[in-house]
Amino acid sequence: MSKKKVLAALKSNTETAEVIAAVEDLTTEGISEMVGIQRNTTSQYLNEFVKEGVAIKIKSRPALFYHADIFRERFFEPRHAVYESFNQLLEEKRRHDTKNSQVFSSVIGSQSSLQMVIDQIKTSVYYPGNGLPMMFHGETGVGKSLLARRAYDFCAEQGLVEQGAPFLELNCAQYYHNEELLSSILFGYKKGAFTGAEDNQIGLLEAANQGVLFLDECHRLSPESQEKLFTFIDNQTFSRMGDNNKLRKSKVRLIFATTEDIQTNFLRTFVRRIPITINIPSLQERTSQEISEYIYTFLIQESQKFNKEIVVTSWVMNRLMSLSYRDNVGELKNLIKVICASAYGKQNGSDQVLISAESLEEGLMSRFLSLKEIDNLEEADSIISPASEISDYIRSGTTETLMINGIFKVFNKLFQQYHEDEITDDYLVKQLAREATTVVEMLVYEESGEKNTLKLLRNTVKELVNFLESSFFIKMRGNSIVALTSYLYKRNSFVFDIPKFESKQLSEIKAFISLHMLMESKVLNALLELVESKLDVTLTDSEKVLITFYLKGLDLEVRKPEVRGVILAHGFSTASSIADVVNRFMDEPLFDAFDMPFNMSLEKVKDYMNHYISSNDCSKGLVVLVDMGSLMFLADTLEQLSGPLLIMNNVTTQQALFVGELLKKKADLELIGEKVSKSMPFDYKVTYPIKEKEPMILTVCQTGLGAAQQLKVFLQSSIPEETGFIVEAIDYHYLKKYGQDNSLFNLYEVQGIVGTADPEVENIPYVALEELVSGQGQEIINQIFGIIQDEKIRKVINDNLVRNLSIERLISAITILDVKRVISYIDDALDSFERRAKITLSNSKKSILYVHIASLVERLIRNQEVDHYTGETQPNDSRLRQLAEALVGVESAYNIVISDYELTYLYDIIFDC
Ligand SMILES: Nc1ncnc2c1ncn2[C@@H]1O[C@H](COP(=O)(O)OP(=O)(O)OP(=O)(O)O)[C@@H](O)[C@H]1O
Repeated sequence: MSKKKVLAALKSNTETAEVIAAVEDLTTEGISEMVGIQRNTTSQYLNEFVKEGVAIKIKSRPALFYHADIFRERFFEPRHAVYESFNQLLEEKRRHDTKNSQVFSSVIGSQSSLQMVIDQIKTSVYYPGNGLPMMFHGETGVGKSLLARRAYDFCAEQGLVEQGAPFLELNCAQYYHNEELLSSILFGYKKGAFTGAEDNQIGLLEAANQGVLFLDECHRLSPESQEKLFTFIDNQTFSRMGDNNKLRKSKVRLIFATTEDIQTNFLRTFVRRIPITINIPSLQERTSQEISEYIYTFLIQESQKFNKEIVVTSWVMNRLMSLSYRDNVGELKNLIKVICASAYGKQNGSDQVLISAESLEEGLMSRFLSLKEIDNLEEADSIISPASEISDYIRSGTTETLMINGIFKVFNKLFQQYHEDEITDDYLVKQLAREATTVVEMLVYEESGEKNTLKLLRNTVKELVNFLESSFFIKMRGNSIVALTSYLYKRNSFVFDIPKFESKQLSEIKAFISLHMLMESKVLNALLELVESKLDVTLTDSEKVLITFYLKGLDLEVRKPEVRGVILAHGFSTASSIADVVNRFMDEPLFDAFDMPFNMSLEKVKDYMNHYISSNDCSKGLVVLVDMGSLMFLADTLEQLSGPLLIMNNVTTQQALFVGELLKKKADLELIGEKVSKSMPFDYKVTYPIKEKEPMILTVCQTGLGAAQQLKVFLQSSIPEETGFIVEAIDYHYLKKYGQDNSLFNLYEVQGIVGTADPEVENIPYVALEELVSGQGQEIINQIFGIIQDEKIRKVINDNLVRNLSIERLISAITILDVKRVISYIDDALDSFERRAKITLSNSKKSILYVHIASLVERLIRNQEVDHYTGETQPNDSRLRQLAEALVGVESAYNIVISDYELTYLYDIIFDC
């Protein structure tokens, strides 16, 4: 009882402590007095709490105690349970606070387009040991040098290098024509190493010891210098020129920068040593908000220089915003300097510097005039004074940002309640799904004016969603497409800042999702994969959480193949309202609705229904209730029908309720028609599919739908149209789980599955993609295209496949990897294996291995490891070891670990087990 009192006091005192400070309330004395329990007993309890992890202790004099959870919540995550001094705790706090460091805040774009860049920098410098060498890649003037300097400042601020540690910079291009000089500057030299080397001289590598060395334009490094540098990266040793026998050591963090293509301008061995390439976007890729931030920042700097107000007319400002800057930020900055300097020179005596069309130099004027049509961004002149701040010009904290921040807070709160068992998982899912739906849909309504890019984006998303609906057998509400599009558009235009979950919490939420919302997360991953490949949008993990809950709110629901109902009626929402009433009343989603505009043509209605049938499983039957007799024509025109169809006209709510009731009872369609028309005056018609099922090949890919879709394109272009074969891509995991239990198998005669992994569908032959390029093609073609009688056509298919499926094309179809790069690593690995195992692999075997290893690398990068082995062989140990050794290069190049399962799998391929 008294222990509880001490705990309660500790908790409330930690809650009320204003800041982390040595206050009486947190000492044994203070707490003992507060709860009226002897000092000794209080001290004993407090120390027990520390052992149990409930409290943290600071061994100051007197000792202080905090309630651990409250401390964590209010201040930061403490790394220890006991601190030797108050200073130790404060030091940790300082480090924590500076994690959200100010160093990058002056870098424009740090909260938007450079956010990822800055995250990457932080990740590299924090890497245990001495950080990871990083390579900035980007056009001239994008800010590489600035970021290198900031990376150093960050290291110093975070205590990763000492205050005052060296930051040295070398522009390798300056010494391009004098390799020897460059090398001597970098590594130093020994007296007499070359003519003119009169003394021993240390190089930059030594001079930068304990600090940072930034090598700009590093593509100008000679191959020898690159070799010396990669030895240095490997073991921190190097030797001065002319002093090769003496190895020297230095501890330097290396930052490289280049404007050139990394794969083609460096030794491969060198590039491998630099695991982090940081791509810095060009000015053209930044948002207009960011560009205006640059402009105003540079104008403020100029105004401070002259100590005068600068007035920029809207005509000039709009053009500054719209010009294209080949040399990026650097050019923009210079241009502003030049414009200001020239205006200042002309108007020296006045209080203000006016920048207008008249004040521009002639050369500039023609550049400005070349922009004839531009959107009017600014309407009024801008006045910039030395005391101006960027926030005077740039809005921040948009409504969208506030909304998004709000929902992240709700997530945090509800998950905390969940962990404390205050709410159930069901309640959590429901609440968060509702919140996520509200926020994502609110973003739509915030949209003003329809932009073309948005329209385009929406069409693409719509296409992707249609594709997903038929691949996963789900249904997404129409407005979800609008909402998702708007979200993707706005997040990519940096309309709102996207908060992030803290990493521990993120992994907890992800674990929760994989347990409770697997379906939604699968659909989202598939959608994103397609979105990424088509639209170049990449969501953060935290956003994925938000959108997964949004999808949950949509109630995607996998529909079992039951008889389905559709209501077709003219009017803004007639069909939807009837369907809504019936579905609610029957407590089951029996009817889908299609609200048709009054002027909709019969042809369009037919298209809609055909699409509906192809994306929903209607094999058990379909009931269509229409509002006009003329629509009864549908009965004879729906092409893809796979089950019986009942059409009734003059739909009313009452009729739909009656039909719904019978559907619920699983009544036969003929019976439904008969019964309903007996008691109500409606026409009805039942038809049955007459079409023969067309043959189909399915494509699958373990790494995702995008790859399967690519494969589909390849196959489709290899199969002559007259064969009537249809190729369809389908989600691998879905197929593996549901097998033949989906509508494609009802609608088509599936002849075979081609892909990168066998989904094991009973009675359907599977062909591994690698086999198609292995030279044993004809045999396989005969197997899956057996129904084609004409041998010549089968041969054409084989020839087409051989022509279309080159290894490069295959790899680029099934992976995101850089094809040339992955092939060269695989080349090395196979060579090395042949040498070690003293065997020669046949060409066909090699082609199988190229494709297999490439998709293996991709799977591992995406963390989709195969974790069980179903083969029966016991591989020869030494060969397996040789194989593992041969693959080390691939592992280190892609930072992956190839498991024993995967190795055994490869072994089976090599030795035909
Ligand atoms: N994000 C930014 N915020 C503020 N200033 C920037 C930013 N990016 C670049 N600048 C400024 O633009 C100018 C050019 O940047 P910087 O020299 O870093 O580019 P760079 O990529 O190293 O160019 P180069 O390839 O020519 O060496 C510098 O004056 C820099 O301070």
